[in-house]
Amino acid sequence: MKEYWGSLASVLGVLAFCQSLLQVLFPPELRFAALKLFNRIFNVFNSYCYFDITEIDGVNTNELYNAVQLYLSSSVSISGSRLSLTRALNSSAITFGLTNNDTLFDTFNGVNVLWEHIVTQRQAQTFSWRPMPDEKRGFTLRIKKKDKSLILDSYLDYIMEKANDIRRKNEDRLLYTNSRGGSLDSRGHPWESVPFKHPSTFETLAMDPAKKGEIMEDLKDFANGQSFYQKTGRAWKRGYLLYGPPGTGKSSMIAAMANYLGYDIYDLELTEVHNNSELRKLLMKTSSKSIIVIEDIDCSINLSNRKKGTANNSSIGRSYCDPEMRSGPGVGTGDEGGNSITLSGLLNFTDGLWSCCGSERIFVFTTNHVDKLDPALLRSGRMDMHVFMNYCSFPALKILLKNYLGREESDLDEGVLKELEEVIDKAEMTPADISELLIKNRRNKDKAVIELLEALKERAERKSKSGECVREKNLNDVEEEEQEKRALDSPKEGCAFDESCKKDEEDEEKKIK
Ligand SMILES: Nc1ncnc2c1ncn2[C@@H]1O[C@H](COP(=O)(O)OP(=O)(O)OP(=O)(O)O)[C@@H](O)[C@H]1O
Ligand SMILES: [Mg+2]
Repeated sequence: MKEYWGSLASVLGVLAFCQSLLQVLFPPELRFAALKLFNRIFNVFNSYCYFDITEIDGVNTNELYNAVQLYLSSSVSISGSRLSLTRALNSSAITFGLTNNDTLFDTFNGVNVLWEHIVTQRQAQTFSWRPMPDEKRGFTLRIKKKDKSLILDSYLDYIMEKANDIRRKNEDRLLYTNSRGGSLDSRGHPWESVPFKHPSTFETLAMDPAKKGEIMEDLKDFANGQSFYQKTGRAWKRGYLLYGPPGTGKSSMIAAMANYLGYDIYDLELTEVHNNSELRKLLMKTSSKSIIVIEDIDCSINLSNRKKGTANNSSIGRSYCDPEMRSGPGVGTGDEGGNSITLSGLLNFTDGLWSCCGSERIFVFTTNHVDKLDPALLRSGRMDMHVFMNYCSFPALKILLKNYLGREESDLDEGVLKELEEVIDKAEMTPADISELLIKNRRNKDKAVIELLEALKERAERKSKSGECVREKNLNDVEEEEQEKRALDSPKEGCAFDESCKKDEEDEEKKIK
């Protein structure tokens, strides 16, 4: 053993001696040139090329580093025994990554590449306004020289895209609102956000399964349709109009859409937007893969009215649906002096050139009164899908019974089921009303079903009675109208009327004279 240490010491001594001899014999310039030459020769014979992706590029964080880290964390073939675990802010998932000098093979388009994570200690800190981390971290990508041009660009694009997907999947959805009324936050952002935790999904949504399936298909096609939209020269966006009585699930449907696609929601409060240019700015600050929602579009905005209202208060209370208002000078031309929001501004927002800044966005408008909407908003190509959210139907009821009481169709008494089916359409009850009833009695499931049936029957009866009254009233009205018409059309009576009018006029003229 002693001999071994002795010989090692002598070898090291010889090496140190050679090094100092080289330093004496060759000046630094010569050594540097020799090293350069050696590197060149090495590169000529080396069949690989290397790319360094450092964590910090100058003073900025390198987005590509984070993307590579996230992308590699999704790889199942990490062989290292030590992995780093991270959980980002707003995230409900944990990601893992490579630790120091760990390596990982990856394959892209049939080409093998090697990733190495390199961590070194940062040398003595130079002065910087921004504190630098103690460690210098980076990835080195090794690719065969012949494959370099084949994959480099597309591979890096692929990594960025994949990382964004993982980030979106890991992060909770965000719900944005512009309720600050146009003021900006410290970063100049007009939107405020909170984590979006709405539990509504397409499974919990009570509606006709065929219609639901159609909407889900449409959303999937949209999300996967980048190349289709590019090929057809259309902006990558889609418009949904959800209409129907209150409590039929319009807002729940929006939440289900966001959860299904993993998109954020921008809840646009139009009453807080002062003019068209503000609307445009809000649009520009929305991210792609998002749903932009305007709820109760018929009530949330009095388009040209707002402009007229400032000049003449008598017009307050009239909506943009009023044809007179629509054809007014302020509508349809664009900014209109820049101090009001107009129908054309809104249409530009959803449909015009500005709507394409960013991509992959869904616009959803909701209303309880589709008949009040301007035809310009409804014309084809503007709102691609018109979805009528109706009162609870029998298939929708079955979904509610399953979700709230855990009762499948087969668990229910056949007679009760039949009665429910007969009465549900006549009762015209909303899913919101039905779910309230089911929640109230959810501990006693049989009682819940019986009470629901009774409530539906009672309601159906009331509806049919009120329907009869309305029908009777309508008949009376029609009869009265016809009588009036007959009275007006009758020549004799008409003459008498004309004569008496003439007489009155003559008397009036005499008085004046
Ligand atoms: N189709 C549905 N499926 C499941 N739950 C529903 C449905 N419709 C309504 N609900 C229940 O009723 C509540 C109210 O529904 P929601 O807010 O979605 O109705 P809405 O159509 O948006 O009403 P409004 O027109 O008043 O905005 C929801 O929280 C949900 O629990
Ligand atoms: Mg709603």
